[in-house]
Amino acid sequence: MSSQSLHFFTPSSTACPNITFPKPSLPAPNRRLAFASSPRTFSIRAVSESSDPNPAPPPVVVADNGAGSRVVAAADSSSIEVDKVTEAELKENGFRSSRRTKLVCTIGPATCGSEQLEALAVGGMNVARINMCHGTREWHKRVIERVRRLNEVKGYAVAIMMDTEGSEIHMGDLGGAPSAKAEDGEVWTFSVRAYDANRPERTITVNYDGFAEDVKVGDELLVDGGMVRFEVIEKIGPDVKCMCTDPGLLLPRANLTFWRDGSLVREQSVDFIAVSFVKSAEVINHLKSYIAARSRDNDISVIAKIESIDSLKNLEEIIQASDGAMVARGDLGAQIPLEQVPAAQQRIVQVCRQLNKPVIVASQLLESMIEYPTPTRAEVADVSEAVRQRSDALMLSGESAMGQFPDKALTVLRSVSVRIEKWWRDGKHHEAMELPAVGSSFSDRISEEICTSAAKMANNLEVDALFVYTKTGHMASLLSRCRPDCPIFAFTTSTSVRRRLNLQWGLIPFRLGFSDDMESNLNRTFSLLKARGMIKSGDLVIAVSDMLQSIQVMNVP
Ligand SMILES: Nc1ncnc2c1ncn2[C@@H]1O[C@H](COP(=O)(O)OP(=O)(O)O)[C@@H](O)[C@H]1O
Ligand SMILES: C=C(OP(=O)(O)O)C(=O)O
Ligand SMILES: [K+]
Ligand SMILES: [Mg+2]
Repeated sequence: MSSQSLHFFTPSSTACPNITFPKPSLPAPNRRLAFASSPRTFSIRAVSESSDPNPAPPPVVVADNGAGSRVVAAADSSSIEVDKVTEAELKENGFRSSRRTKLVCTIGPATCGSEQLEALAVGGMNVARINMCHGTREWHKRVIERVRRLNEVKGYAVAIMMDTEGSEIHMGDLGGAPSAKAEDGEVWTFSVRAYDANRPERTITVNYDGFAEDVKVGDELLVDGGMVRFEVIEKIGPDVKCMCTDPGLLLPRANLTFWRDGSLVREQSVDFIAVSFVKSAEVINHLKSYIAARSRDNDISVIAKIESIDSLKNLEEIIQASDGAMVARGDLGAQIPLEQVPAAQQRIVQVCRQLNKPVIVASQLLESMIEYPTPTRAEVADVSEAVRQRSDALMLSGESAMGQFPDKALTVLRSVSVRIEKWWRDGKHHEAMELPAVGSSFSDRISEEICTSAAKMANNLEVDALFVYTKTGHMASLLSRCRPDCPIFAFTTSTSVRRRLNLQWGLIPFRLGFSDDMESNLNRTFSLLKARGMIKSGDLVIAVSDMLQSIQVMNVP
């Protein structure tokens, strides 16, 4: 294989918590710069052998869920999984013109059937969003099952996002008290009744009339994303008796969500949870620890919806705590003057990029297409602006949920994205944005530097694709953050990581069993992708990996 590589051999971050490497005092024989040059190979190595406590283990593959490096088997050389639609798009248009901006579609009555879902998948939907404000729990479950089935049977990789009720269901004002303490094992009544002055003790009013009908005994009730938790134990007319299972402080008008059998979390049936009306990082932190306790592989990403004045005030800390954010312009535009929404959008997109979190621009992108088959010029300009800002994803709401032209709306997002992305590349509008360091450990910092350098090299050398081998997806997101000119093929061992990478700009996620031996990974990937007609001999590729911190430049043999 013709290959040029730059390797960084470093101690693990735990062995080296402070920035102490490379040690200037290391004796000369331990640091080696090796240049091995032949007509088609060239490699640079900076090796510190004695300080490497983790010599490369023999090649192994981790389990499908990717958590905890469980060794299962030698590499299955026959399998590589990629979304069928992306594969077709790549073959048809070539690497360069493949779409980088991801598309989220809200599913509703117009698109909940299997055929309609498939049409959206074929049209480029990367993530299906279900808004829990609408439809019943049964309906949500059916839609999730249909999407999962389509993925399995037809080879799509559509991720699922549950968007929680936020504005809709919240507690009342606690009769004027600034807060109330709920203790473990206490039984509280959640009621839709309106009380005057004599509200019984341990009674919480709920603003949503359908509350008592919708909840079921056994459901779990989360206050403000899990600050306090209750279990529903009995329903008596408009009153719902709940036992506190996780004590804490109840605040007036706190947001309420309920989980049936913890199913959304435990069955791992969703990839993203979008949290409405996030006020502070605390809500996100609580939900994340709730997920960590429930979900086997901790594999649900939490997206903060920025749609209130509070969320703008605490923007940096909220985004830092979250796995991504949504510019929820619908409610945001009702909370701040409309003319301030564009500046807020720009700021949110920028902060997300700096903190390396994916960002979705949402609401009214193509509102007129709910009724008409073509968008207004102003809508096209709005979509273009979101793509020009280099947001990760665009979202359809009513256009796909209940509009008359969901597929046409998706086509507009797709074609505008591709057009503006090309304009950006052709015009060499190179990044003006400073990308500060995001990691705290030295190992993280090396990963960031590798990705920044690899992306820059990819632009300068005009390579065809960046390859990244990543178990957690982190290295892939660091590359995506650089917004390189070429697409990024992200290979991961986990199907859930693969689905979640669907939300990030420029990533083409593949599921592939791989080892810690990059040479064999690359050879295997080349032969599998060549066999599928996705790459060809002579294509120029830059590969990075999070197992072996290295950059390799090579032509596909
Ligand atoms: N599951 C659903 N069932 C029925 N209608 C839906 C559903 N999801 C979305 N819709 C319709 O699409 C519109 C736009 O969706 P969305 O923006 O998610 O909600 P909202 O308007 O409440 O903010 C909703 O107002 C509603 O009319
Ligand atoms: C996406 C939004 O949230 P929802 O549709 O849940 O109101 C919004 O407000 O723009
Ligand atoms: K919602
Ligand atoms: Mg909203």
